Amino acid sequence: MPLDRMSTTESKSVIGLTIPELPPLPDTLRLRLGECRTLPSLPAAAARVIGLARAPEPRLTDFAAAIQQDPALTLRLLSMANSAYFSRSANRVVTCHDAVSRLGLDATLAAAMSFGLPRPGASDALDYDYLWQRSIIAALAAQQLAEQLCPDEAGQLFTMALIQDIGILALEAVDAERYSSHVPSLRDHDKLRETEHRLYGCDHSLAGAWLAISWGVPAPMAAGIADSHGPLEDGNPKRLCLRLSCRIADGWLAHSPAAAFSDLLHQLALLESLDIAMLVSVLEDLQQRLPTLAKLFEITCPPDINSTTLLAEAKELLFEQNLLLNQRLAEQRHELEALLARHDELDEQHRTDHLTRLANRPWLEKLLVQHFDCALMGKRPLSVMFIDLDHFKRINDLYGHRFGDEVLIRFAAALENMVREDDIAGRYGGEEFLVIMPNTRREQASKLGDRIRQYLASQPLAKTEGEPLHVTASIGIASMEDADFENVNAMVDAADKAMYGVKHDGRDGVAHYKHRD
Ligand SMILES: Nc1nc2c(ncn2[C@@H]2O[C@H](COP(=O)(O)OP(=O)(O)OP(=O)(O)O)[C@@H](O)[C@H]2O)c(=O)[nH]1
Repeated sequence: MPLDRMSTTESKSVIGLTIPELPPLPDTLRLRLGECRTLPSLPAAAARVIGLARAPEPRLTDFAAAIQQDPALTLRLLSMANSAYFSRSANRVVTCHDAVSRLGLDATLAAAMSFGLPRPGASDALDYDYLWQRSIIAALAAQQLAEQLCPDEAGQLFTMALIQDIGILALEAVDAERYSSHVPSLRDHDKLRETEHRLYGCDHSLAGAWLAISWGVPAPMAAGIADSHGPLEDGNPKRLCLRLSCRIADGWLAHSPAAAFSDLLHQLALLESLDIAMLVSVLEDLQQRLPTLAKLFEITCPPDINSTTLLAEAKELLFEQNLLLNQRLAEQRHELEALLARHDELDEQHRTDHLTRLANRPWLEKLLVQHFDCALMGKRPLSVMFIDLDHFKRINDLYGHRFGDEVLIRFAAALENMVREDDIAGRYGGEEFLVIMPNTRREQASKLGDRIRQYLASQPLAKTEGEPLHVTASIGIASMEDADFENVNAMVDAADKAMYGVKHDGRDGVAHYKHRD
């Protein structure tokens, strides 16, 4: 039957507006929506009904008068009012006024709006039957949830949930071929939204909100539609009811409802305002009411579900998932620990000399910079010792390089034992070693130098053909109080210089850096 529809120019002008409650549409989409001549539109009577609903105190008589101008809509409202869903008495209503009175303003509004939308079978490209099933499940679920969480909003939530996906119709009208070929499946709502974002820069919820505005739907209601895919969280019960309603619809119509609901239960576990018992009662109520509502909207009735069995299955799946998740978590923790250990190992390798296992030169230099800066700032003592084993070339030449390596390893171990806990001993290169001595003045540093000499004199570092091999060392020390060292390099050079002094004087000795002005 021909319907008197809202003109496209009307939608065009509204889509270009700025509404504070709504994010703007991406430019290209806004232009295309404005130019589109096939956007879903409303019967004029429905548009007037919406206009009346925006009045501060909408009157039943005005609603009835607006609807009466559209005989087809009037007939539909009468049949709705006389259906088992709304009729609690045997009395049949025959006037539009009585029908509106029985249905209530919200259901009247919902019926008027849905009347203008494409019916199942209107196109081959989109599965309208599925969309309608989803809409009525969401509408009923939103209403039932609201009865428990925010009863005053129940009627409005029914309407909002019913039309929350009209953006799909708008996008399909604007870009029919591309939309139907790119959109994977209406059943995978997350993927659908992802594809829409890629194609248009926003998803159908925003397009739907703007279409609703163009129909005259109040801005806060349109903003609710725009926001309907947000995360499930406590705080705003109206928002929660709407956001949850479409997920319930998705679960109901999913190929595997138990898996979909176990996923939903997982998300709901963090909410305080909802519990499983409430969800069971919402689903039970839905089960009862769906057949009548499907008949009223002239669509195939969504499949039956047994809510108690479904949720029990979903809980079991969730339990299994949790088990798997815990197992995966344990595996990941294991992997992480192995990675950390490997990291520590690499870090250790990075810092140590591979032959002697003492700190290597880069690490020594880094630590020395830190200690030097600390000593400077805190005016604290610091000494650095440079040790060069004497005639090491001779050892290599006489007994071989491998034997030389062994001597270096033994000296390093002895040195590590002789230094204090706070000192850092490292291999500077070849047969040269460096000791950083924080909080150490020259006299104390000298004592370590003497101890090293005495140790080397008393303990052979190796044996050659049964004979003990004694090694000597030339040791140079530089202390903070010896001079105003400009930087670390100047201090190491000073210790090196002192060590060369010992070499020059015949080796096997300890000397301090002497600053000459
Ligand atoms: N075995 C072994 N020898 C090394 C290593 N690094 C450096 N050398 C040797 O140490 C020797 C150092 O020789 P020189 O610099 O001439 O010094 P020196 O023979 O100790 O003589 P003075 O320092 O003057 O007492 C060289 O023969 C190097 O090959 C190492 O890792 N292992």
